Amino acid sequence: MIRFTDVVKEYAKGGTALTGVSFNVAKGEFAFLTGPSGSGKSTLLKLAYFDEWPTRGEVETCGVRSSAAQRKDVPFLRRKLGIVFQDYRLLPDRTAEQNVAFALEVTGAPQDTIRDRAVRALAQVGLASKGTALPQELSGGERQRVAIARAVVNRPLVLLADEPTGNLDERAARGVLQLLQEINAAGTAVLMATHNLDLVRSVDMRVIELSRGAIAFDSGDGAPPAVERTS
Ligand SMILES: Nc1ncnc2c1ncn2[C@@H]1O[C@H](COP(=O)(O)OP(=O)(O)OP(=O)(O)O)[C@@H](O)[C@H]1O
Repeated sequence: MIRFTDVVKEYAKGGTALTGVSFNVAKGEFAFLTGPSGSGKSTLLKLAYFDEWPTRGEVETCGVRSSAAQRKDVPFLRRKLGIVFQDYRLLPDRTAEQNVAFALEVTGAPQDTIRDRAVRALAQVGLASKGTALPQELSGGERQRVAIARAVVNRPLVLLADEPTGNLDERAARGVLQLLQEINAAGTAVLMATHNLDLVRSVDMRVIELSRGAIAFDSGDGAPPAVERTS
């Protein structure tokens, strides 16, 4: 579902963010992406959803290859992907239900199915009673659940999450992780960047650890993750 082959990313102003990264996240797999600040986690995710292009090497996500894809192909790819960010990125003047519905409207889903699908997606994330709430009327954990509902309402093959629990307390963070695991169990591959090593240790999932733009450990590759070795 996500394949990086010898990926190097150099920013015009910022030097080398990734120095030669190779890994593969298979269909239906769950993997954490860890590493210190500046190690390249967000860059890796941006490459995976084609917000950035590799300087060298190849990225393939949901069958779309960086060597073949152009900017105009990105909206097509994004329909197969869900993306969740630390700061939720909800539309502030729309209700929870309208935020989720918007993701369906932009893909041209049949109008008569949109409301029903948005309502079901909100129920799936435990927010059936909050459909008419505006983002400002929701807690951080609830906002992130709306963002997750929006990301999965199109039934994506892959869900990319960049620090989805970064603004949440421990309890809300655990709830979000559990939700992402449920989504994964239903067949969506999940790649989740996080600083929260307690959260990573709380479940037995693959860990890909970046250090200075390179993969330091990949527990899916037979090596023990550093978070286990140092605990
Ligand atoms: N748009 C950009 N232009 C120039 N340099 C950038 C850009 N984005 C990131 N970088 C640089 O690339 C490196 C990796 O940054 P990145 O944001 O991917 O790390 P990160 O692991 O996600 O960090 P954090 O955990 O703090 O979010 C850093 O040195 C950063 O300064």
